[in-house]
Amino acid sequence: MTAGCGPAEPSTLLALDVGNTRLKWALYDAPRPGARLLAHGVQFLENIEALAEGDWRQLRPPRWVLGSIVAGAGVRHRVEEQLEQWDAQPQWVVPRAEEAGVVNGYDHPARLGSDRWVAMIGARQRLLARGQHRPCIVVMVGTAVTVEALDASGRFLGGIILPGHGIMLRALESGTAGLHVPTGDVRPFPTNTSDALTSGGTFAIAGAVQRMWDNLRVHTGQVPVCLMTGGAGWKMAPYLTVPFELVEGLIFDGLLTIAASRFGQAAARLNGAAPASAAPAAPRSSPPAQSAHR
Ligand SMILES: Nc1ncnc2c1ncn2[C@@H]1O[C@H](COP(=O)(O)OP(=O)(O)O)[C@@H](O)[C@H]1O
Ligand SMILES: CC(C)(COP(=O)(O)O)[C@@H](O)C(=O)NCCC(=O)O
Ligand SMILES: [K+]
Repeated sequence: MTAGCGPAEPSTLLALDVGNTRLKWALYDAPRPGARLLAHGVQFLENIEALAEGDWRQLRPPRWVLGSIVAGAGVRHRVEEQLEQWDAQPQWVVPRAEEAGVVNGYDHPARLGSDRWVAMIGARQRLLARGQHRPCIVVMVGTAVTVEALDASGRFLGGIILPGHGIMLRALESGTAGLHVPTGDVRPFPTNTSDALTSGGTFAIAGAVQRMWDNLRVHTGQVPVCLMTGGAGWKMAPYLTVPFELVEGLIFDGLLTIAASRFGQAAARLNGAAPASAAPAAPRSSPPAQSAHR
């Protein structure tokens, strides 16, 4: 429950994470870290049109809509159509040079994927809430895989993008004659084509994470924290070779942090309470089943 708020809670936030495969959404009772999760869900991009008449039909109307989107303008337009039933104008995060304690080291800050930016803000928020001032690797396993490096001061030094499991397999299938085989198992020494492909993709990702973790440890002279998130994060969990934590809703943590600075003052006025602060709070707000099917 939210403490210190008036009886009505008009300050609901609908947070959106639109990737290249799925739209993830979460409704919170307030725009701040630690807000109460009221409802959440997942929809494959091809089924976006089902949202307004489906999952969102009975939803309490959000006061604000804040999202990250890396799918194209066409998808954004389709999402915005589903949001038209409510007054709230959706705001889409565009990576800045600096936000919520994270400094963006990208050559062109706005060209960084907004999901990567928001996940780093979520990671930073999480570390600060625990008083951990350490370098951090953020791994996101979705359609693509990204591995970001942040130093202990919150500076994003840079990161890598590689294909996700599905794209790797499809690339191999389409570029060869003899690799049309069912999914296999991850084995240390694969002895059939299916296992060789499945293990190859998994080790490619695990190896990339190890390499970035090494790069950051050498660069900073400190042992990095590694946070992993994304729909297929659980598939990688058994195979990472560095110490890590699987965190379901890093993007939602980041969106709540950004929402606190954008809407916190207004929310406090609506609730007649002290202004919500963007200061670190215990991260209690992640949707629990983000990786579940639909
Ligand atoms: N329950 C699941 N079982 C198998 N694979 C899954 C599952 N959930 C997600 N994935 C994989 O994760 C990816 C989607 O994760 P997600 O984080 O939603 O990606 P994006 O943000 O790029 O849309 C897909 O490529 C899919 O292969
Ligand atoms: C790298 C991504 C494709 C990852 O997308 P996702 O797997 O989350 O769907 C996305 O963050 C993106 O389009 N980035 C823009 C380019 C960049 O970050 O440099
Ligand atoms: K994503």
